[in-house]
Amino acid sequence: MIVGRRKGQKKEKMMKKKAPVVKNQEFDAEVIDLTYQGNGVVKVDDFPVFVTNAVPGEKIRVGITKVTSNYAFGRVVKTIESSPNRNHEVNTAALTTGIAPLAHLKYDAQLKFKQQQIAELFSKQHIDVNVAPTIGMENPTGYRNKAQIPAREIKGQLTTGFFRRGSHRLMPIEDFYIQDPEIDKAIVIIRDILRKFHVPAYDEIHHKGVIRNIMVRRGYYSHEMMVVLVTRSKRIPGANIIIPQIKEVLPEVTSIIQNVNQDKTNVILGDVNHVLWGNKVIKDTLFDKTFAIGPNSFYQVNPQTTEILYKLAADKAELTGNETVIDAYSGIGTISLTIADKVKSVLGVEVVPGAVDDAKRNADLNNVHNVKFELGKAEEKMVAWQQDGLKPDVIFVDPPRKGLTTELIDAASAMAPSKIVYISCNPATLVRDVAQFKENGYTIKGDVQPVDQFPQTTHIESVTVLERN
Ligand SMILES: C[S@@+](CC[C@H](N)C(=O)[O-])C[C@H]1O[C@@H](n2cnc3c(N)ncnc32)[C@H](O)[C@@H]1O
Repeated sequence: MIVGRRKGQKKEKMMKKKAPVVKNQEFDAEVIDLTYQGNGVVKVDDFPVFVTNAVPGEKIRVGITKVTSNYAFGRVVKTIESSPNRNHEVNTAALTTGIAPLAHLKYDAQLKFKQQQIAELFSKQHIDVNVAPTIGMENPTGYRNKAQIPAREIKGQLTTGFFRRGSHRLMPIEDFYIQDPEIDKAIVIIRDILRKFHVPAYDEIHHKGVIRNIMVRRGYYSHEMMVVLVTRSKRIPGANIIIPQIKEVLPEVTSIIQNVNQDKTNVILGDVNHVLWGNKVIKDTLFDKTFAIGPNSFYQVNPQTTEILYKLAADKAELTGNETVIDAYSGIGTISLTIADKVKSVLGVEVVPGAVDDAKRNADLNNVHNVKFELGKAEEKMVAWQQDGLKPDVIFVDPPRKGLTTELIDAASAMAPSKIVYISCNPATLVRDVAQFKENGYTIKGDVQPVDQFPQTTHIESVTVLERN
């Protein structure tokens, strides 16, 4: 018999677990694991402590920095025994900020960590699959073709840098380690011009000031540079003097844009752009195709590995030239256009209007006539296309980190393509979505292939092919 608790009856007091460590406590421990965020793990009676800049296998003196009821955070006070996987030439600013949270690991160990992470997630989901070794870069620094650098006032002057991990405290930085060094130089030059003309930086607390971020994008092959000044205000004081100075000192600049973002938000770009000088896009090349890229459009940040990634995805799709293809989350049309001459037709869907405009412009620019791009939410368009009776042979999906929706997966499966090529930037959502595709009658074909699009960071890109049973 189950007896309910009667009114007034005393609640049994929940026993609250007491953490076995306290703030500022120091002790020696061995690092036994690495979290997905790149922190070392040590345990005190099974209680986990996450330690920044700690490598598995190392013996360290830990200093506790924060304690919660289920876990604690710590820092390395002293390394007692180092790991052979430690990178001793680490750029400490890149570690202290969120720029490069894996930079303390040697590159080989980073690649293994990424492979193991995907394998572990599949295994937890009871999906039996082989994850191939991560394809890495020969020179895994200075690769990013885009910077979005916050500007804040420090000691009365506009300062650029990066926020310390988990905070909005700006750390002044000039060498961003993983960015194209030409972009780093441009950021310093623009910062100094803005300082010279006393343009105020954004004050996040009082929601005042002008310059929130400086975004720079540079074409890897074209060397065309776009400078975007993201402002809280509608006006940039002294713009008529500042803009000519920027283009004079930075000859690669072909586009200077003001992006207005008046919201109290962590989202960097607003919706309104004003071309202050030059073109509204820059151009760059992938394989033999030219791409126009606007300020709000997604473009892969690592142009060197992007070519590897796209080639791999196209090869794994085993295209014959006769396929009708859907490119869901098509961005500026990079995947659609790079596979266009290997298939009958491609239909892309993308939610950012500027990116769809760029994709259409890019099809014209490259004289590609068998692609079509539609504006909309992939999850809604796919359902509509399925209801209209569309029967693609292959579907490519390349979603943002949150992955696919169940509606999209069901609609994609109901269209019964022979293959679904899943390009993922988040293994956790990849694994979740693959489980649903399996329930819908698809199985993984061959290996899951990680490609290191983001060296020195914890982000992981991979290609998985699903085949209809
Ligand atoms: C990882 S990017 C891939 C873009 C492109 N395939 C490429 O490689 O350049 C994801 C894209 O999905 C778009 N996006 C985000 N949510 C979307 C949605 N619900 N429906 C359609 N597109 C979406 C983003 O704007 C972005 O362009």
